[in-house]
Amino acid sequence: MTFLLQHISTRHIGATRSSFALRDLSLSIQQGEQVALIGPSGAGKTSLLHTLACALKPEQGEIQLFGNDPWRIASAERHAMRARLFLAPQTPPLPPRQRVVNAVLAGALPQWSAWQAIRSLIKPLEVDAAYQALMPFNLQDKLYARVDRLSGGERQRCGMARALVSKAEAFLVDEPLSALDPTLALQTLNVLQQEAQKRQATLVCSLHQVELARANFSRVIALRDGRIVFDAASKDISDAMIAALYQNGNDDDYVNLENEIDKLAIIDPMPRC
Ligand SMILES: Nc1ncnc2c1ncn2[C@@H]1O[C@H](COP(=O)(O)OP(=O)(O)OP(=O)(O)O)[C@@H](O)[C@H]1O
Repeated sequence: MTFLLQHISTRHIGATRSSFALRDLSLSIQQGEQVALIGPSGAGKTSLLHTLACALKPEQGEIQLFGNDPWRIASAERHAMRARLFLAPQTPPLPPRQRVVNAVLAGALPQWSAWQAIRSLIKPLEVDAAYQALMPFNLQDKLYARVDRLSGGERQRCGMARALVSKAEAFLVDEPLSALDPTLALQTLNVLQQEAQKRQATLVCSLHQVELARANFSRVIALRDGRIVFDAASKDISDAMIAALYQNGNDDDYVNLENEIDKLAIIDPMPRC
C-alpha cells in the first residue's frame, strides 16, 4: 500500500485555529492506482496532495507512505521518501530565464548529487532524456527555448515533462490541465496516465474538468470543505452527485449536502465522517 491516511486533519501555517484545510479524512491508495480528486475551489484538493507529498504536516491523525509515517522518521529519511514522490504544483515553479532543457531536468534532481546538479546548470546533463520527455507533449522543438517565452499551456506541459525524467513512484499532480485546450488536456492526461501505468506508479490528480475525471479515472474522490464527500468508482457516480458536490453553499449547508449524497446509492470504500 502506498498511501494510508486515517482521521487526518490539516491546517496551514497562519490559518486560524478552526480553519482546517482537511478534516478527519481517511483514505487508502494502493501502489499503481490512478485516482482523480475533484471538488469546488477551496475543497482541500491541493492540501491533500501536499499532505500526501509530506509537504504539509497533519495536525491530527495517522499517515503512512510506503509503510512508514513520514513525520515519525528522521528528516533525512523523510527527504529520501520525498524523492520517491513527484509533486506537480498548480503553477509549475519554472524560473523564467531558464532554458526548457534545464527546467525539465529539474525533475531528475532528487536522483542527482549536488555536484551533478550544479554541472547540469552550466552544461545540461541528460539532454536526450529531456528531449524524450518533451516529445509526448509535442514540445521537443522548445528544448532550448527560454521558459518565459513559452505560452501558459506550454509551460504547464513543460512542468509535466519533469515527471517523465523523474524516477518517482507516485505522481501527485495538481490541476495539470488548467491552461490547456480540450484536445491538449486529454493528450496531456493520457501521457501522464500511460507513464504512471508503464512504471506502476501511483497517480493522484486533482481536476476541475469533472467529465475528464469521470471518463479517464476508475476511482474519483470528491472533497468539499476538507472532507471526503464520496470516494467511488466512476461508474457509480451520477450527475446528481456531481451537482450536489458543486452546489453553492457554505459550511452550514454541508450537512444538507451530505444527506443529499447519502440518499444516493454509492459505493464508499472508506468510512466517511
Ligand atoms: N497557505 C495557506 N494558508 C492558509 N490557508 C490556506 C493556505 N492554502 C490553502 N488554504 C486554505 O485551505 C483550504 C483548502 O485549500 P486548497 O488550496 O487545498 O483547496 P483546493 O481544493 O485545492 O482549491 P482550488 O481548486 O481553488 O485550487 C481553503 O480554505 C484555503 O483557503
